[in-house]
Amino acid sequence: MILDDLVAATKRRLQREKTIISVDDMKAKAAATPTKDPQAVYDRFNAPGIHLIGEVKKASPSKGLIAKQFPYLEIAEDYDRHGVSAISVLTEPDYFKGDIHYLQEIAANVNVPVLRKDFVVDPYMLYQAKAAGASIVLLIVAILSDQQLKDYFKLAHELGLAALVEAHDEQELQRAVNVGAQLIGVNNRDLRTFDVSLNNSIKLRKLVPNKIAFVAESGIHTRDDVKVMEANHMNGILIGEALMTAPDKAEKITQLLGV
Ligand SMILES: O=P(O)(O)OC[C@@H](O)[C@@H](O)c1c[nH]c2ccccc12
Repeated sequence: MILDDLVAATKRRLQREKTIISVDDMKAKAAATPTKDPQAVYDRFNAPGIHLIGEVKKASPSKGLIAKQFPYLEIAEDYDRHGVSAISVLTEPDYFKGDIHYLQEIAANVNVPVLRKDFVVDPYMLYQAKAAGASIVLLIVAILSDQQLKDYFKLAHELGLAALVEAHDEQELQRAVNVGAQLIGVNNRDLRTFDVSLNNSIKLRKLVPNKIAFVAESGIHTRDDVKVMEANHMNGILIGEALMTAPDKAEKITQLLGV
């Protein structure tokens, strides 16, 4: 199963990374980075309207290479100038061709909050995220125990990072709510099978009180898709492929948001 492979690869990568920058040194780097206010992120998504998270993603296990040309900083700056509410940056190197340094550069150059999109399985990754200038981290319920979810959620807030807690089904959603998530993402793509259905986020949105911000993730391509998401009370939409493959990002964002 791909998720197991991703987790295994991430753990191997962390072992290497910790020999380059020790846990204590990474903690110190994080502590030396200005602390942000997670509530500001939550408020942003709770403001009226639908908020777009534009994703910077070179490749994925389901689509292979998405962007042959990958001027990540230009792409992020383009998103930033044209009305995204946050920018998601893939930092997973083996399957998504991401890099934490992309995030670092992007975070230093845009105004909107930046999300670290990775497979968080170790607190070290939260210190790294903070040190790189992220404002939000993704916590994927499917790869965490309840204890880990609780610990990482708490640590994220202690570091000033908001948490986007990702669920895929009803049971995972319940675990996200139980931990106290204020920003929940529901992936329309099943990370086990890669099947995509917009109905997944629509169905699960109904089970979460409207005061908890809810982001529909994956498989959103057109203005009509966005209208359906709006009609179903999504606070946010996370879009990668449709933006990464659009030659004119500004035009695509304008189209998607209908502005
Ligand atoms: O490219 P898409 O279909 O617009 O999807 C973006 C985003 O939702 C997807 O990249 C994603 C959602 N959850 C994830 C977890 C890990 C890696 C990637 C993801």
